[in-house]
Amino acid sequence: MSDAGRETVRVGLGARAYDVLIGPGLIAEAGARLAPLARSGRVAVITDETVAALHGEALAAGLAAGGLRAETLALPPGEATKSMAMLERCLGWLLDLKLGREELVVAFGGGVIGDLAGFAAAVLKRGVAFAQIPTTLLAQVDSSVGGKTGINAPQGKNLIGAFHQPALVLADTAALGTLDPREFLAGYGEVAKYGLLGDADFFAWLEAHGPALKAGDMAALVAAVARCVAMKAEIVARDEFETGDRALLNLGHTFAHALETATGYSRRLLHGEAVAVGLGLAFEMSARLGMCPQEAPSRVAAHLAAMGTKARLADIPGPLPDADALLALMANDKKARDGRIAFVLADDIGRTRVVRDADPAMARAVLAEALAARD
Ligand SMILES: NC(=O)c1ccc[n+]([C@@H]2O[C@H](COP(=O)([O-])OP(=O)(O)OC[C@H]3O[C@@H](n4cnc5c(N)ncnc54)[C@H](O)[C@@H]3O)[C@@H](O)[C@H]2O)c1
Ligand SMILES: O=C(O)C(=O)C[C@@H](O)[C@H](O)[C@H](O)COP(=O)(O)O
Ligand SMILES: [Zn+2]
Repeated sequence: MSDAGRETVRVGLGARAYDVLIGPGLIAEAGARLAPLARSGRVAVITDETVAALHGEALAAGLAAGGLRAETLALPPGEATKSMAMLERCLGWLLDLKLGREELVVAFGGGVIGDLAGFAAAVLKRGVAFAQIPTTLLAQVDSSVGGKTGINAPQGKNLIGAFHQPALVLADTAALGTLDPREFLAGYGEVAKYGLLGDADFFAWLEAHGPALKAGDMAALVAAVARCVAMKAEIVARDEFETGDRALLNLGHTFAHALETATGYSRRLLHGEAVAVGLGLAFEMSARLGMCPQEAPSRVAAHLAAMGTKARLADIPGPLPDADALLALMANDKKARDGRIAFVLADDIGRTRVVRDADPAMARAVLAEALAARD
């Protein structure tokens, strides 16, 4: 196994520390990499039908090459799969397999599969180990790392879940080659988030190298995934359970989750697209509050538009609730305390903080204006 052209990021969580391996060709090595974690020689792979069709054979061969036998459950693709019904299906399947605590669940797919399979692993027999093999840009830069697992509820996004860290993450960047361009650009919303939340130089790098990423330049992809994962690992290591700084990873998400709930967790708006829209709204709100210069939201909007991702309320097809109804959905956010919404706001590009006393009327005004611009 050669690690040339690859990066490894360690998530430093003491007894639960783990590596995130990033680079092309890791699916072919999955068996050798996972064997030390799967003592029985058997792994339970949870995936979706699209990923299974495109990459299932490669994973089966990779696992077999390392002496591992795979049982596989392929679920329907899409956000609707992060549901109670699908959780029940996963748990029933794992129980029927008689999966023991010394065995391993493998989440093979995007963030939907990672969040769902990770949650199933968290609650099965009060917790079995799991590994992430993320296959979308979004999952490689963000959702496969950090241990947030869960499902959506009609009341709000990710409202049912658990913290459960993976034992290993294998981010095979070559798998991104089959990604639909819309899904790639949605994942880019989370990539941009990392520059905006804490690394202005990385955001400037993205402005220069975004087109290369979009064109599939492997060295640029490995560099971008590694930078995002390193930032996330550093934040998670100091605040695993989001009592403080981890909330910075939620930049754009207070708006994004309300919009995802309002659009019914459907393909009208993908999570990463909602994040891109939310980034614009959070920066606009910050500028209106006098926290950051007006050039900052303009620069964010210009870059996301240049990349071609959905980044404005006007880009979301179909009807949306009014600003008051969106604000009511935002109040369900897990960061809220005593009924007050917590906002992640920006002092500038690359400098953000959690603000607990921002006037929600400003969020309402920003939303109302953006909604009016759709007409
Ligand atoms: N746990 C976390 O920290 C965290 C972080 C960010 C996002 N999330 C969650 O992640 C989810 C979104 O993840 P996502 O954007 O990966 O969506 P997804 O899992 O729905 O994947 C997007 C689509 O891409 C397809 N796909 C996956 N890999 C592919 C490949 N290599 N080639 C072709 N098609 C492929 C899937 O079948 C699916 O249709 C949301 O539910 C979001 O809340 C969680
Ligand atoms: O890992 C985190 O912490 C994040 O906030 C990453 C987000 O990109 C991700 O969408 C996460 O699932 C949101 O968490 P939530 O607690 O707001 O549901
Ligand atoms: Zn997110």
